[in-house]
Amino acid sequence: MSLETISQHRSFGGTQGFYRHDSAETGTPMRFSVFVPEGEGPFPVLWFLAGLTCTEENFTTKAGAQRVAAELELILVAPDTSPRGEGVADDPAYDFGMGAGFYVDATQAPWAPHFRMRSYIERELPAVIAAGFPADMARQSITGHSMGGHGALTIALRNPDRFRSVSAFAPIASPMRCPWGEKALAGYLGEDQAKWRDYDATALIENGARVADILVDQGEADNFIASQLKPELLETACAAAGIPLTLRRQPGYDHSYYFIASFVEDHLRWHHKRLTEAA
Ligand SMILES: N[C@@H](CCC(=O)N[C@@H](CSC=O)C(=O)NCC(=O)O)C(=O)O
Repeated sequence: MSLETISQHRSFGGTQGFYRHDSAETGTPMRFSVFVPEGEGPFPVLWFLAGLTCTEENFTTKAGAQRVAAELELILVAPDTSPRGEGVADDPAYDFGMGAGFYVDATQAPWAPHFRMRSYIERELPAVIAAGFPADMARQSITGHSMGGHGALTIALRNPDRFRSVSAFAPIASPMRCPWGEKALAGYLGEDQAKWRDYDATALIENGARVADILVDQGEADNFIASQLKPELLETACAAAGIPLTLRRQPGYDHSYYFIASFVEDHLRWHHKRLTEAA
């Protein structure tokens, strides 16, 4: 497994790097970013999964998370949101195809050969991080935004032993019940909705998946809140399951990285507390 360094930048005493490797899961080169704090490590790892249209760069360059990650001695990992390149299927719409992998393993043509973002995030990239960075893989947490906030929820719910904590910024609560998700799940997985439930956070909770607690920030001025995100569906599922959900509705904030940058420190501190408590 060879890891290519695209660029490295000193940041708050640590190193912000951009990397590329050949992914066996997606069959394409994949890029990701890693912030490593100053020092020897090993450091706990916080994963950030980005939303529609994003690459590994959006969170890395816009969220301003490096200062607090340096202080708390956290590694930050931000993967790309889909396979890309010649020969990879795509769609002209922004919410499907490249930049919109939805963190699923596609089963349908023409997506199935490359769109394997679930296995990439759950299995392949963690091994790359463990081999190439001073990461304490026994201490991992996950967060994300919108499509990626939902990805973080589903991956944490399916892997409760891997992640100490999960949070999200303006996540899609239930892709089975919103236009972005209906389109993506039908396209990647086919029309049988029973197969969608493994990729729907509220359905996973209804089916018995559990995490210790969840932090969600949601802007009240977010254009997507009523049509796509529907935080009330997550609220209802968590209440019924007895999962403590801290859902903070933030007045005046929209769906952008200005919103994420405003609350990212809270999320890093929330995860750090859980990553440093005795297991
Ligand atoms: N272009 C689209 C909106 C795309 C958008 O808002 N993408 C968000 C994530 S949305 C959910 O997954 C994003 O993070 N964009 C990148 C950024 O840096 O802001 C439209 O026209 O509606």
